[in-house]
Amino acid sequence: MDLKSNHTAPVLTDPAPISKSRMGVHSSLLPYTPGAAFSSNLFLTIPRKKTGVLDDFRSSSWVDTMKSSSPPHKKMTKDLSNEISFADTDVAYRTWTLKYPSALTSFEQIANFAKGKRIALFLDYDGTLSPIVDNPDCAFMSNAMRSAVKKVAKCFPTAIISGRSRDKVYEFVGLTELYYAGSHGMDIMGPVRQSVSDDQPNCMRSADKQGKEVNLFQPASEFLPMIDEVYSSLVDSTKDIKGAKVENNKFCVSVHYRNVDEKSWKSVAQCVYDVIKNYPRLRLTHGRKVLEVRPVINWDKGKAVTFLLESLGLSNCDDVLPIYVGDDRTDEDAFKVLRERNCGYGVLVTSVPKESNAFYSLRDPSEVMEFLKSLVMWKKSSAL
Ligand SMILES: O=P(O)(O)OC[C@H]1O[C@H](O[C@H]2O[C@H](CO)[C@@H](O)[C@H](O)[C@H]2O)[C@H](O)[C@@H](O)[C@@H]1O
Repeated sequence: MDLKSNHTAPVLTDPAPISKSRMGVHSSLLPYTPGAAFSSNLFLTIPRKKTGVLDDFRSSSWVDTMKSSSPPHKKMTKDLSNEISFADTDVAYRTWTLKYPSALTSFEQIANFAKGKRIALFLDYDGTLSPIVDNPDCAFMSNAMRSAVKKVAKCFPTAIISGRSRDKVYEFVGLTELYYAGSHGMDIMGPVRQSVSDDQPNCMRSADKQGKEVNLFQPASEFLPMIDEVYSSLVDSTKDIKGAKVENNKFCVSVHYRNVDEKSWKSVAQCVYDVIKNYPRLRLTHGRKVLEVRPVINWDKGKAVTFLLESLGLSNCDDVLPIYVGDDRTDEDAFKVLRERNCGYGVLVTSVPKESNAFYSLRDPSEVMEFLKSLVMWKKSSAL
């Protein structure tokens, strides 16, 4: 299967480089070598372009990226010019799907590739299983989606890989049939597999909420006190910006500006910059109307997928088909890993055209649900 045929260079990738070695988890956890130095005007000149991107926030790049970080909400008004622009948008979207075909309309093709293979399913949470909402604490998934995820997890090994803390995403999903990775893959609760834990200094035996023995892998555990400190500083420094919200995701911190007036976005950027400039071992990434502060370690959702495949005993490409469904920039790391392994599919959830490392697309969480149901139906019919 040649997964490289329909794309050229990716655009939305996170800057962290991805090792091409097959597993290499242990050796890829390269410690960050601090390279921060203060220039004479007391602005940090931090060579974090590749590993973390801490541009001077006064350059327009921060705020520009903040502006383009989430597709605009569609407002259903009746005026004619809007109808025309909807039509244009729809044409643009349909043209885009020539490059990123719908995973629903291409389901037969996916099923053909999956014949004789074991599917491993990876799902992002926000924007994939639950719709994007203004209040991050209220990003609930519907019961229908929960039931679809439960059913699909009974058919295939399934993991959720989220930027949220693992506890928070478990609270939202509430299913015991899955594996959970929080903090963009920096907190993985996976199955016990001796070969993996022996190899990993940050891997330990633990028990899940049901008391079942599991492997807990936390490659950024040493950052916990630093993240707590940064969380408190950011809560304090953003407290006067109306609508700003800081979320502690255990190994990373999210600073939300979805509900902040656009005129104050620069102030949000300033607060984040002022805090993290003092932490050369932290980096900044952009999500959907959110600035995310996280450790500079060579670990991301892509590495988490590789780790989980290994933990599940599914790292052999010949008879395994990993499928990763996600909507965010951080999911691009996982799409890229599947693309580089030439094994498995990334499915990008988006209602607007975007460059991606994914192979297929779905418009929104309701299409994700249909896709999950189709996988279950296919599995059941192929078992007959
Ligand atoms: O990896 P994910 O599961 O997609 O998590 C990424 C971030 O998702 C959440 O924020 C996003 O969704 C919120 C609820 O819909 C929305 O209000 C916010 O604007 C989005 O950025 C979550 O709150 C973050 O902590 C995650 O990092």
